[in-house]
Amino acid sequence: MLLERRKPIPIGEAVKRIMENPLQGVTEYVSINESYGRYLSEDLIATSDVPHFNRAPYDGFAVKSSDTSDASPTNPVEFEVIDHIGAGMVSAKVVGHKQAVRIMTGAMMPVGTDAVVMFEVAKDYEKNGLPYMSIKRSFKKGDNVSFIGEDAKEGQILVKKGSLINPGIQAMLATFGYQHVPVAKRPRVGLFATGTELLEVKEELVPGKIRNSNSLMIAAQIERAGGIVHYFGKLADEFDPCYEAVKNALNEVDLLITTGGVSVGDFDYLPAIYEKLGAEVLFNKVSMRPGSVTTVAQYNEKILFGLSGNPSACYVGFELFARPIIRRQLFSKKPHLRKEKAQLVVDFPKANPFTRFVRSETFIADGRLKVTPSGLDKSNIIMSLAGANSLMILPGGTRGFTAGCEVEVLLLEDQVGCEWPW
Ligand SMILES: Nc1nc2c(c(=O)[nH]1)N[C@H]1C(S)=C(S)[C@@H](COP(=O)(O)OP(=O)(O)OC[C@H]3O[C@@H](n4cnc5c(N)ncnc54)[C@H](O)[C@@H]3O)O[C@H]1N2
Ligand code: MOO
Ligand SMILES: [Mg+2]
Repeated sequence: MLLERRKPIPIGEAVKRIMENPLQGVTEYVSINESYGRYLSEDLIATSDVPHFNRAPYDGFAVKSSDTSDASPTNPVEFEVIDHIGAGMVSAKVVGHKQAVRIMTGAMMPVGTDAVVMFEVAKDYEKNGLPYMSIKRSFKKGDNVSFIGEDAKEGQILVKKGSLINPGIQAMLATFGYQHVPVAKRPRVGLFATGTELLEVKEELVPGKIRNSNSLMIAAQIERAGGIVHYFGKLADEFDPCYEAVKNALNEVDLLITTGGVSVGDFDYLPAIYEKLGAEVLFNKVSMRPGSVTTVAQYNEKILFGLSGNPSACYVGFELFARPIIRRQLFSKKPHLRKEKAQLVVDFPKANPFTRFVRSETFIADGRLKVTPSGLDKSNIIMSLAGANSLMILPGGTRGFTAGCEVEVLLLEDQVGCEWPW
């Protein structure tokens, strides 16, 4: 039997082919109570000035500053206190010469006042049963006043679409009255694990079989990327049931991920399934390690990601190829993993002709970014994934890398992203 020869393409070219797919984000409205952790599908615009009235930032007395100009330690100036208001109350009085209003933080400045005297610098007392206060220093117009629009001006674009809604954005949305928030509809990502060797998590180990760990791993990666997981279950390595399952699943999702069965083995059926479906294979070999066998196909604008069964290869394949298209559907302008430079802290002697993505721990020490592999660098390894917050990019070549050299890293937990990393 003649083995099909696969032609590896560069990683940048592979990503480009996927990103040519027209899939775009769709807006849905959710209650503000459910918007935390979602992605804005429109720019967040200030619907009013904040604050929308001049207000006191301290507890004290609202005065007209010109009445205070003669006040000094030797010449206290006295004010009649004509009203008393807390936040949420509006004084009906017009404040006249040498008059003041007792005012609490957050209350609207009464008509005729333009400065606030904090309690700490005033002396208050009663005369003939009426409240008075005196001060021994002068105040300028605007002293201790929180002005209209000092926080935001009506019409300002405050947060760009595609941003992850964090607690601060939640506060803004509430401030501007967004009871219903336009967010990106989460893409539904279908997922199958293939492999006759796969056991359920609850099953006991038996010779030749292993527990299906990729499903749980990718499900978490889909969620981290911002998608919704639609897990269709695991499939044995048998052509007909796999073909039917994949075909039917495509009616329910736009993105379909499979793990395993994508290489050249006798029971690796994904290539034949794509062929029978009539799907257009975008690539079936990438010059990268791990994940060189990653195969991506397109069928009716739906994308089929044939990720490797080897856990580390599967993990890397997801982050490089599936994450960006999910993020684009979340309106991100920077859908790829953020790339930074870091200093390698250990030797990495193993040379490889393909670009390597080494599961790594990137950390800050002595004020700079440093990186070290988080475990064994083989594509069948699971344990190196736990400590990986980044993928170190080691370009292909004939030499290894030494401690102290500068390398590029892709940050897995970052929310900022990158426009185009290669
Ligand atoms: N003659 C060749 N053999 C292989 C090549 C090659 O080019 N020529 N490529 C190797 C590379 S590179 C990789 S990576 C693997 C890819 O294999 P498949 O994607 O076809 O995946 P499987 O054969 O189904 O499984 C591979 C490996 O992963 C384990 N696995 C599968 N699914 C899971 C899961 N859900 N959870 C945990 N582990 C899983 C499986 O038991 C196998 O050990 O092919 C090489 N071979
Ligand atoms: O390239 Mo295989 O995909 O991990 O080693
Ligand atoms: Mg295989």
